[in-house]
Amino acid sequence: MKIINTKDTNFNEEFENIQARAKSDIKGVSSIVMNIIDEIVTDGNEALKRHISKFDKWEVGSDENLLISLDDMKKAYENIDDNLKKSLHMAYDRIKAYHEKQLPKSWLDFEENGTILGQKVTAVDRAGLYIPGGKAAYPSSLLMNAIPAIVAGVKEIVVCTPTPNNEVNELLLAACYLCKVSKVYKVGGASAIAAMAYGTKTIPKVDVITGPGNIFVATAKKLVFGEVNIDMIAGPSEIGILADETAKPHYLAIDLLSQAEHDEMASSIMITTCDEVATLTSKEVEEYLKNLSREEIARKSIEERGAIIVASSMEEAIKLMNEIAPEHLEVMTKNPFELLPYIKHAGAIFLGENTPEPIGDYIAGPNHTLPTGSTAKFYSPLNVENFMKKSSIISFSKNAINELGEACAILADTEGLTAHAKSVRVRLEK
Ligand SMILES: NC(=O)c1ccc[n+]([C@@H]2O[C@H](COP(=O)([O-])OP(=O)(O)OC[C@H]3O[C@@H](n4cnc5c(N)ncnc54)[C@H](O)[C@@H]3O)[C@@H](O)[C@H]2O)c1
Ligand SMILES: N[C@H](CO)Cc1c[nH]c[nH+]1
Ligand SMILES: [Zn+2]
Repeated sequence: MKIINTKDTNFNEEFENIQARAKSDIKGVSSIVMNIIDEIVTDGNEALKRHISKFDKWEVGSDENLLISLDDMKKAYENIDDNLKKSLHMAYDRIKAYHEKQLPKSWLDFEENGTILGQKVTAVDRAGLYIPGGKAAYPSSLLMNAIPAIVAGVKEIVVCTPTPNNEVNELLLAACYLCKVSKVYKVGGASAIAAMAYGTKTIPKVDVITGPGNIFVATAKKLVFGEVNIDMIAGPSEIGILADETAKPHYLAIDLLSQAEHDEMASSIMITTCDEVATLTSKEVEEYLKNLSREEIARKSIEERGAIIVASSMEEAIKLMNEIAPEHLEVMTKNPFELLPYIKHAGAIFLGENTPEPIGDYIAGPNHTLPTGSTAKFYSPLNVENFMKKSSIISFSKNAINELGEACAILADTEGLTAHAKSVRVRLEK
């Protein structure tokens, strides 16, 4: 794995390249995705079928074959073995408990003059979850997307997921059954995002699309934003690690690979203050790579988008990491909590050597759908509020309008909006 030092003369250039790669080049992808969206808008189900044939390699035939039946979901749930069912339920319960703490409340405030102000929180009617499935199926992502929607009170949850070669992941179906998903469609990529944004004969238009996916999915979500709401840009996975001389190189190496194995476009970057930790970690990465089931994907990701940076101080390391703003950040230092106040930008922060990133992918409780490509600078993890919106509540008594009305009308006059001013003044007592 490539090691670079902040003292190298070409460091700034190298660092810019690292950042650019982590942001994933969407230039080449945007035009492809725009064409896919156009086709879905124009041709609906027929375009979906063409894309499935091209990318997922199966022939759909009639429209109803796009849909997985509730009966299949039920059977899948009933047939999973007991240990797996136990793990699924444990994850479900922990994720639910965490997200219940996020529920925003409606509220009303009563002022003395008779003004009542407040906020009403309402769930969206229909949510569309994208669950990736190109290179691997992600039942865990189903839990992470469906549970906050359930907690928010969304009545209709639909799922789109690709089924390469028409092979459906049974645990994903079992998870859909557990989460009472209304409909599951065997559609993936940008086509699925376009179908949920605009609707087709079979797939309903939704109010919000959430969920992670590859570069095509992430770009499509960006392009349909406004037609529907989206949660964030959750593209190819990323890990950043801050490590000092106390960190264990074999932990660091396997944690870097944990995200590299997701996608050739995943990015794994460690910044350490210790030369020796850097060298040993790089060697451990090579060793672990040989035994991975997805060696080819992980190797490409590490070679093209991985890096170990040796910094002169932890202060410098944190500054660089805040620039990268990784999806996941592991802090593998002697006193990780001491660094927490200085960490500004990361989707999820994992503190201490017993907190590997994958514990957050499956069972800890917080959401694993997280902002990527430096968007952790302004996006938050997927949460209950992504499935809700707020309405303001305003009610004035006679007293209240008498007290505040003239000030309001004066402001309206200065904007030249006489109907606004009059609408208030006609209610004022002379
Ligand atoms: N950020 C997160 O929270 C998070 C969570 C889980 C997974 N992930 C990421 O999700 C991604 C999953 O990717 P995946 O590929 O396995 O599955 P995916 O479901 O995201 O994508 C598969 C679909 O991509 C489309 N596609 C593939 N090649 C294409 C091409 N050349 N042109 C147009 N469309 C094409 C096809 O429609 C295919 O069905 C990975 O990058 C993984 O790192 C991210
Ligand atoms: N690490 C991924 C988010 O980037 C989520 C995931 C699901 N399964 C395994 N990992
Ligand atoms: Zn993962």
